[in-house]
Order: sequence, then structure tokens, then C-alpha cells
Amino acid sequence: MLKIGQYEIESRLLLGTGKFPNFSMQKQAIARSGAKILTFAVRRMALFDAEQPNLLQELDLNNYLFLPNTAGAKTAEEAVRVAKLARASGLCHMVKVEVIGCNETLLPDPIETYRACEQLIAEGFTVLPYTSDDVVLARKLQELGVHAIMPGASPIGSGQGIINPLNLSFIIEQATVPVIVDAGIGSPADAAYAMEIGADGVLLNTAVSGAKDPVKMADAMRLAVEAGRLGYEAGRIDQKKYATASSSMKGLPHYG
Ligand SMILES: CC(=O)[C@@H](O)[C@H](O)COP(=O)(O)O
Repeated sequence: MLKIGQYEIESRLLLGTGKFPNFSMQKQAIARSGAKILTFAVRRMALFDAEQPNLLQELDLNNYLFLPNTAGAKTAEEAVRVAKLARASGLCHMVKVEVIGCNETLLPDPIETYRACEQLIAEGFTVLPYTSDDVVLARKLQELGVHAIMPGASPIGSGQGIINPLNLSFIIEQATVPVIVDAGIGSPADAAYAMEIGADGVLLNTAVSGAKDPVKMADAMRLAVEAGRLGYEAGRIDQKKYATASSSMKGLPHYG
């Protein structure tokens, strides 16, 4: 069970709701992924206009926890405003803080992210910041009181997978709150790897919404996250430079 602040969540896979070819495929993929937390960009929603089409229109809102994100914000103040708007819509008290500092890489601005988290914690939100894989920033955000850390595997939508597993493992080792690897996951192997090195969860979007068969890929991601978690809990063997025979030769006549 994944625990984030006051929330207990069955699935360790968190899914984005954007960029699906159509709403029917989005709905099916979400169902097959087993995800219980769904994120959406508040700026893409017509939160207070029921007449407008919106990203969540096909979903049974009672089945999910919603994690509005502040995508599009470039300053702490913008992110806080967007978060308050989402909360006012009654959807959720959690927020994924996403303050982008660079248009080309979509990497987060660490200073604005920190400032936004500070204000949102003071406002009583459950705060999940999207960060780069900066180990020191992750520690400082935890000291501030965030409820989870969401370090990127690689740039959003790039599908490059985990480009710095060492940094991620440092963040995981020192974490006092759940670590959700977010962004850049390209394949089920990437998701399984994140879980194997001890992440508490994985958030992804493009790898499923952009797959040839999003529904099948959602299934694959669910299995990958489960397998990675099981592998982590089971404890992998140490890596050795040389071979060790799978069956012991001890006591056999030729081997003494
Ligand atoms: C939907 C969302 O929150 C994205 O910004 C998130 O970071 C996922 O990134 P990928 O699309 O690379 O999985």
C-alpha cells in the first residue's frame, strides 16, 4: 500500500490523463493500468464550466483520487493560484507542483518549486513536487514538509527512461517520504527498474498515451510496476564479477 500524506493507495502506478487518441481509449487504458491516482493539468480543464469538454469527462470520478498538476506555471505564485483553483473545484486537496524553468527541456525550476511548496504546505495542501533528480533539493523539500518527492527519470515526454539511476538511488535512500519517479519513462522495463531500485511509485503518461496500443501498454506498465516492487521486496542477489556454478560441485568425485 502506498501512503501519501493522509491517503492510502492500492496501486503504485500513477497515470497522466493527457494526450490519449480519444476519451474511450483513455478510459480503457486507465482501467487496465489499475492506477488509482490520476493527474491532470488544471490549465487544460474547464473546471467551472460543465458545458465544456474536459479531460476527465468519461471517467467515474468516484473511482479515483485526482492529483491536479500546475503544469504551465513558471513562478511559485502562478502554481499556488492554479492549485487553489483546483481545490476550489472540490476535486482534491493534493497537488503536483510543476513549475517549469526551461521551455526546451521542461525541467523544473528548483527555486520556484521550493517557494511554491512552502506556500502550499502553509495552505494545508498535500504537496507532491515534481523535481529534477537533485539529491540536495529532494532533502530540502522533505525538510520543508512535502508529502512525496517526484524526481524525473528524464525530460517529460522524452521516453528516455532513467538517465541517472545513481542520483535516484541516493534520493530513495535518504527519503523520509514516498519517492514517485515521474516523467521520461519510455517502456515497462524503465518502470520496473525504477521500482526495483526502491521507488515507491511511478507516474507516467506519454509511454501509455503515445503507445501503438495504449490499452495493452497500460496493462504492461501495471505488471512492470508490480514486478519491480516484488523484486525490490524480494531483494536481488549481489552482482559478482565472476561466475558461480548454479549447482554445488562439492563432494562430487572429480571435484573433491
Ligand atoms: C502528466 C504529467 O504530469 C506529466 O507532466 C508527467 O511528468 C509525465 O511525464 P511523461 O509523459 O514523460 O510520462
